[in-house]
Amino acid sequence: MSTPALELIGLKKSFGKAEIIRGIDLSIGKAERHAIIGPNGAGKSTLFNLITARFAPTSGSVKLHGENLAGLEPYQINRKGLSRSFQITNIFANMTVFENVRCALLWSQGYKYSFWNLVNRQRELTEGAEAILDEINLLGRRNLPAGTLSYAEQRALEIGITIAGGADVIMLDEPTAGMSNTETDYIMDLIMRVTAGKTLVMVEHDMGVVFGLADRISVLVYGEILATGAPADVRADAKVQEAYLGAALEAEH
Ligand SMILES: Nc1ncnc2c1ncn2[C@@H]1O[C@H](COP(=O)(O)OP(=O)(O)OP(=O)(O)O)[C@@H](O)[C@H]1O
Repeated sequence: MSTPALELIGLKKSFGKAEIIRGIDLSIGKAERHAIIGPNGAGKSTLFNLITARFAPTSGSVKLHGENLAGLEPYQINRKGLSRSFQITNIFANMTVFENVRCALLWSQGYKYSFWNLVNRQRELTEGAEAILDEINLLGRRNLPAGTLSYAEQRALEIGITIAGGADVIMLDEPTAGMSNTETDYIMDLIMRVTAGKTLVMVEHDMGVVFGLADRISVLVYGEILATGAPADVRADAKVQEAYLGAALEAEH
């Protein structure tokens, strides 16, 4: 079997005496779209922050393409090919849409402080930023201050920023939160396109998005994975129905 894109091994996290992540083992394959779902407070954001090294685990480990990430800083993990979005919009409102993407490209390539690299790479950066803007349907908005975009467009821009460095593992935290049905469809389509051939790990509350996008789903309840599997299997799982999905699916209608 080929090395998984992401592997969580015996992962635990406590805050003080409270054990929030209580021993998670999970393998996510290359090019798999994986959704993490579960009730409020189950530990989804904490798990996300453990994978991306914003939090250090209390015990256990995270491997990216077989490499243990222990001790690495978030930016180092980013350069190894894992990129995440944030629940809170993470764009520079006064900079143009184009500059936001260009900045993300620069940052991801580590040219931040090198003047000569900047000079030599101008064209490459401009073309790279334009290609991303095209992918996220924002080429026509390139010269607008990012803060003037609609909410859904800002979330699309954020996805553009997340994919800018060419990472092959993309983590999205509630990408459709607060959106109308039309906006949700728009972002779902965009996610499908920009993550084609990449590994996607997504925390999402909207069951339409989860069941529409994911190849596999993990249900997190009280810091543990209750079930992992294909959408149809997870949907049919009696434990999942009881603990979460029955209520979550009802809430959709
Ligand atoms: N830095 C922290 N310090 C102490 N407790 C924390 C910290 N971060 C999260 N928690 C606690 O961990 C538990 C899980 O929180 P988390 O945000 O990971 O859940 P979640 O599944 O993402 O919830 P939601 O769906 O509401 O976003 C909660 O009880 C929360 O209060």
